[in-house]
Amino acid sequence: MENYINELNEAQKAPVLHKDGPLMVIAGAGSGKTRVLTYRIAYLMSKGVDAFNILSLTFTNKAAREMKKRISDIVGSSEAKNLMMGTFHSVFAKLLRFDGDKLGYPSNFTIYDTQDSQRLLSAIIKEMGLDKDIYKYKQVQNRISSYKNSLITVKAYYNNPDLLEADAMAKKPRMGEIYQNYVDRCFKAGAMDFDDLLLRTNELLTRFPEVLSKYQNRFRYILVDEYQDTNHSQYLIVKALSDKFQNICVVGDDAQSIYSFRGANISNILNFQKDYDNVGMYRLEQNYRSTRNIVNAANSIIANNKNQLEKVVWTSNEDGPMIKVHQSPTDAEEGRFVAGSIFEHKMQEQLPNGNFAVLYRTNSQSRAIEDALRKRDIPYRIYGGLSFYQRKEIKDVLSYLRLVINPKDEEALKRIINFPARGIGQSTMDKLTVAANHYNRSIFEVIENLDRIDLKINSGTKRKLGDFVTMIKSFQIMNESADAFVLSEHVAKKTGVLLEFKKDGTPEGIGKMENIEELLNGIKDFVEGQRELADAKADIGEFLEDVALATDLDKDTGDDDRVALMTIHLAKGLEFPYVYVVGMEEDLFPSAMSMSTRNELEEERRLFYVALTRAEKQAYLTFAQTRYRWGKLVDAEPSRFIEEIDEKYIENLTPIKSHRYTPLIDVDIFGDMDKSRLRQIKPMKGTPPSGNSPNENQLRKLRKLKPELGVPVGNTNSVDPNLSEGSLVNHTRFGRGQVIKIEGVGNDKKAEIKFDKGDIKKLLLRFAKLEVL
Ligand SMILES: Nc1ncnc2c1ncn2[C@@H]1O[C@H](COP(=O)(O)OP(=O)(O)OP(=O)(O)O)[C@@H](O)[C@H]1O
Ligand SMILES: [Mg+2]
Repeated sequence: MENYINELNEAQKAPVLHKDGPLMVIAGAGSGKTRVLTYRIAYLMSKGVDAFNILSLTFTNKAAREMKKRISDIVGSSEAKNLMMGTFHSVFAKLLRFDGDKLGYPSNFTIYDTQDSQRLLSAIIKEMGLDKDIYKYKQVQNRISSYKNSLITVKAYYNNPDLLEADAMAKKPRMGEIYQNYVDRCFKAGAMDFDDLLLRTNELLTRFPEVLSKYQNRFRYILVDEYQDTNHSQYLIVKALSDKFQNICVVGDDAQSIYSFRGANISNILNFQKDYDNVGMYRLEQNYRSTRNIVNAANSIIANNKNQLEKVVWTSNEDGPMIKVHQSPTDAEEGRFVAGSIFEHKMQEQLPNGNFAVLYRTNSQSRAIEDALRKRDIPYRIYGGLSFYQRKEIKDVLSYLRLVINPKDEEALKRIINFPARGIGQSTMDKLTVAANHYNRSIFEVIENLDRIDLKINSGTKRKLGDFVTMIKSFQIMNESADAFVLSEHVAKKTGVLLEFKKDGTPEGIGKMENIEELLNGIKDFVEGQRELADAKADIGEFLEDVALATDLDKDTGDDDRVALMTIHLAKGLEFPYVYVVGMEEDLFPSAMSMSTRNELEEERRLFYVALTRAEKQAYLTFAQTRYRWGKLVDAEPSRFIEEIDEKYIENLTPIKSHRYTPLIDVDIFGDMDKSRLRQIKPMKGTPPSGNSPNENQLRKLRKLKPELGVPVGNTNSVDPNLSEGSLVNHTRFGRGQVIKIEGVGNDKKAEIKFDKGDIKKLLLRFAKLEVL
């Protein structure tokens, strides 16, 4: 078992074997920080530390699962099972289920996701009669979120003249009231939003010393990954919990701090040595993830930032190919280039889709990439954006289930009380809401007591409301004995939600029905998973918690092989052999919204550093000369970040001679092609956009005239027509060979060739550089 220690280099061993007490590992990307954390946990356990006494906080639940799996391999799964590992939110949600009652929350509290919070705020703004163009609910939500993450309660808000003045200046003098109403309504609904999970944990630990002491004694060893991105609220929790034993191990990289817009505070890293005594400080310098060209290019970028800790990152990996830069006339062409390039790599090197990731600055960029991948039949998965669980039909079913668990859940109730339609209109809902606010009760409770209040609701509607309550109660009774799957299936049918979409009959409706089936499948999996762990009934409440806190990466079961599409923010900590960073354009990346101060620009640069360092073997940077943004075609300039990379590590793929026809010819990216057609150019700032390359309209015309030109393919190979089974050929890289088989047509025509050197390879003819002998 001790062997696993030898899977570490000397610099990594030191923090893994560090004795008790605080320690911090600050190191660049890919140097093994996460590995150190994982192995340290295994090491602690092998030295007799009880898994129950270890708490590990990660950036995604997926990362936690992977770490747990590795630890299981080392120390055995029965022990590893008892480790508390997960994101801050998921770990502290569990803790609040136990002790939240001290703050007045039911143990079955609902977790409001961002959408729920925004809907509630929007309702409050409306009820208060405020101008929704001034009090924009998304902005209001952001502000409240940042207050909470800085531990500014409503009371603290009113005591802070700066905040009051800032909101008054921003013509939002009633922010405080909105904040108060929002907090009250969440509380009354037995709900916590994401920020509450941290804020209330802090409150619990400060107000109840016995609770603090309980968890201090339980979590004797605390380990935090991606420490550079913890916010103030998270920082305080970690500080409080580790205060007694001081066995705190944090790992991070200031150069990868990319969440300051959500309150992440890099000073948490910088102050660590002040916060604890006798801090063990460790540095890792060797990168194991990426080729030398990638590591060096990344170093050359981050060197442009002024505010950073001194750090060395080197690798003994091979040089690898250059960072490839590609320019397209339009975003659609950029998508086609990326899809084409992935296709070629897959064909030539027989790689699975999971080896590829396309990273972008904003979610909306995914569309062009998706279109192109679909045309090539390359399966992909988008992470982020509107998640599965936020789709309307899924949220409808989940809302019924949420009500079963917590009938006070106002957002759930409002969603489905009249879906499917049962004649309970908006005016009835308005009356119920007013009454609920007046009596300080939930809407559900008001409905339960309709007979006792005079609400001017006619008897027909009263009966319908009564039926609704009876239905939910019948589900609650069923929930006492049935497992989560049986209950959910019953709910989906009995409420009429499934039927509603079935009746609809449109492809859209059918799609929604299928999504609900998919949800039920998911619940079934969950039930079976729970059964393997314990005999206990798989509880729907637990499933709902998983769903509410699932980061998008968590749904990735790894079962199916797909290209990953995600924002750079989400890609933190991950690695892929091939990475395409798309939309490398000024105003997009760096984002136009983040260029007004040096700090903002430096954060964008760190984001770029994160993007590039996800790549193991090969990185592509692509940009378009024109792009559709907000429905308009705009000209774009190459990102300054491309220029910042040391030229030595860059190869420009944009062929100069055929500039005019760039969109029609994909450049060979395997170097088989005649190099004289390429010129190493560094993209110039201010290159006149699409100067002599065709715009979308011209392209469309061209395609009409000559349809085969419009297909985004590589160079049509001139030898192709002469090739037949038995032909003798010469390949620039593989040498002489004989064609044994030809299959496919058009762009997909492939030849199986037995080369004299002994290999048999299947090559895509339009890319293969073959000479017929
Ligand atoms: N000593 C080692 N020997 C072999 N492979 C290693 C070693 N250390 C780390 N690796 C591998 O290098 C890769 C990067 O490691 P890891 O993800 O732990 O780095 P990191 O510092 O956490 O990166 P990031 O900053 O991106 O989060 C992983 O694939 C890991 O398994
Ligand atoms: Mg890591």
